[in-house]
Amino acid sequence: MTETLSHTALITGASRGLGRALARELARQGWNLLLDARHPAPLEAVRAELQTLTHVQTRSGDVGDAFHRQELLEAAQTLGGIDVLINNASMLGPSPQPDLLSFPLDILEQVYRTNVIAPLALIQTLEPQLKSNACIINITSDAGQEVYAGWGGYGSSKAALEHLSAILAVERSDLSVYWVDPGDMRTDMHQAAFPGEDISDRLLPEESVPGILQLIAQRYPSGRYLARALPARNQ
Ligand SMILES: NC(=O)C1=CN([C@@H]2O[C@H](COP(=O)(O)OP(=O)(O)OC[C@H]3O[C@@H](n4cnc5c(N)ncnc54)[C@H](OP(=O)(O)O)[C@@H]3O)[C@@H](O)[C@H]2O)C=CC1
Ligand SMILES: N[C@@H](C=O)C(=O)O
Repeated sequence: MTETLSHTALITGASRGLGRALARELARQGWNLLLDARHPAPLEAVRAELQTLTHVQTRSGDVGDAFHRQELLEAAQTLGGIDVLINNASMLGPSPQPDLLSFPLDILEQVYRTNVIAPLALIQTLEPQLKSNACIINITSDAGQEVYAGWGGYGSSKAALEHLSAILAVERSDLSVYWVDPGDMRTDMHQAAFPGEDISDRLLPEESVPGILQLIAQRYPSGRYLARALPARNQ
């Protein structure tokens, strides 16, 4: 059965951190949600929390897995299509992060599969279910632009995601394509990036949400944005 719902967002990696913060605010605003993450229990906890606010579907799986992406497509069909796709799920790689010359190449392939190939693959898979003037938001990082020693794996993957996003934006002017640096956030991934360090001075992911939702609401020109600096464009 196909339910006809007005506004639907698919957020990858929505069981914690920025993805969950975005899901919470979109749910509060009445958006219908399709959420994923690999581990079912924390994802189910998010669904249980938000189902009192809106319609929430979850699919647990790895964005790098083609079968899982097909499951997301089928769920999107039952929801009547997707208005906003937020490619948020990401892989840091080893913690601490190794220098490039000692970076295990099998793990580098996983990082690229998760951070570069999977977001594009999900856009390709979902294309038949993207509504007209749909919005694609690829979550990138300062590490995709700045050159930090020790960030060669994850950072170069985010640079690739940024360039891919920019080309998609010119190839598909009918879509709103945003690549967004959310800023440093106090999350599990950030703690893994700085193992053993006190990260309590970093802002919570909730601080990056209003800017991202402003992009969705205002439909600024496609481009790179800093979530916490919106409406300024960063390119
Ligand atoms: N935290 C920071 O300071 C910064 C983060 N970013 C970016 O922001 C985004 C969110 O990061 P953050 O909230 O910190 O990350 P977290 O590690 O807190 O959360 C990651 C989420 O993604 C899910 N996830 C991870 N891998 C996969 C996968 N292969 N398939 C599906 N789901 C997956 C996790 O659940 P599960 O483990 O169950 O799969 C979890 O729900 C990322 O794109 C990150 O690169 C950018 C700049 C700074
Ligand atoms: N900016 C980095 C800090 O943790 C990241 O992208 O994760």
